[in-house]
Amino acid sequence: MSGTMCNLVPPLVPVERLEPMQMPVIDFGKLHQTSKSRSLVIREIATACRDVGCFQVINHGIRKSVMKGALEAASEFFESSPKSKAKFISSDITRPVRYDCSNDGLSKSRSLLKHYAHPLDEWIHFWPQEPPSYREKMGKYAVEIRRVALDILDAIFQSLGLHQAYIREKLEQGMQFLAVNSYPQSTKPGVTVGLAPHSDYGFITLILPSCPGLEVMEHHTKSWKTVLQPSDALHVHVGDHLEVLSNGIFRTLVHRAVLNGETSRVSVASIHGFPMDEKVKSAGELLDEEHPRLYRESSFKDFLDFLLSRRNNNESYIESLRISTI
Ligand SMILES: O=C(O)CCC(=O)C(=O)O
Ligand SMILES: [Fe+2]
Repeated sequence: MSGTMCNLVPPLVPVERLEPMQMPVIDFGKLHQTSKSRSLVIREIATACRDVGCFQVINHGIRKSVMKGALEAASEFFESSPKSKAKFISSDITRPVRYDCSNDGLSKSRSLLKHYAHPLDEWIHFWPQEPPSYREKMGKYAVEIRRVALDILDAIFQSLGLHQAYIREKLEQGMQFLAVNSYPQSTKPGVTVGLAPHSDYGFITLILPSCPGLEVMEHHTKSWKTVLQPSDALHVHVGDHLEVLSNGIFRTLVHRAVLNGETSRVSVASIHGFPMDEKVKSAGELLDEEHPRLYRESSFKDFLDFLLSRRNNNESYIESLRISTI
């Protein structure tokens, strides 16, 4: 009897053996071929954003040497002397360039170098100079990843039938951050979370990792899946402000990073949004009597204020923006 009972208990799946996410792969080269292939790619991107919340992009045109350069610059920064990193140390989240190796809140076992990246001329002088190639390598990557991000956003907004010129203009002036992350090699058996579950504030985030470690929460099962990413592909996911702008057609993707048992890991996340004070609101074109506004408007500045005022409250930013419809 007890044996039968035991068989009814679902087997515990070790966390490190999570299933991989079934990831849509977008061939970006086709976005600029014919208008027919462009329409198909736009539809694929929209379906991925709606159903999965993330996808991978191949043939994006960023040279391998530029991607490799960004990862090298990241690793070498974290390996540089404590003295050269010390001048960037700050837990003040409003600083445009900061290095934070405190492990609390979101960061469980991660060091973070975060810096603004657009307009590059305005910010690059504040970036690290150690390693000496940091600015050149990361700067090249920042410019190229932004071009891909803006093309993806154009496609997403086109799929929603939104007024392109206004959005394009706001994006041209918009924020770009690079979150350069470093995770140690895991020394414990089982899974150690490096970066706790969260969603990103912007429209989209593009991630370049040195090895696996990113996990995403699947929308329909609410279960964690691993992200398997070929080295020349970019991972893209939906952020909070795209959920707001699309009035919930696309939903922000909860994700986390876990430590790797074989090696330390670095990743470069590029986050894209409107300018600091520009409010993002659900697009008027998507609203009618049957589709009322579901989110309050907010800017990046509001997001920072939210984080600063959030002490001891687990509510996420997107939850704080949702308008109750009952
Ligand atoms: O390291 C990763 O793959 C995820 C990084 C991330 O989620 C972030 O920087 O917001
Ligand atoms: Fe993130």
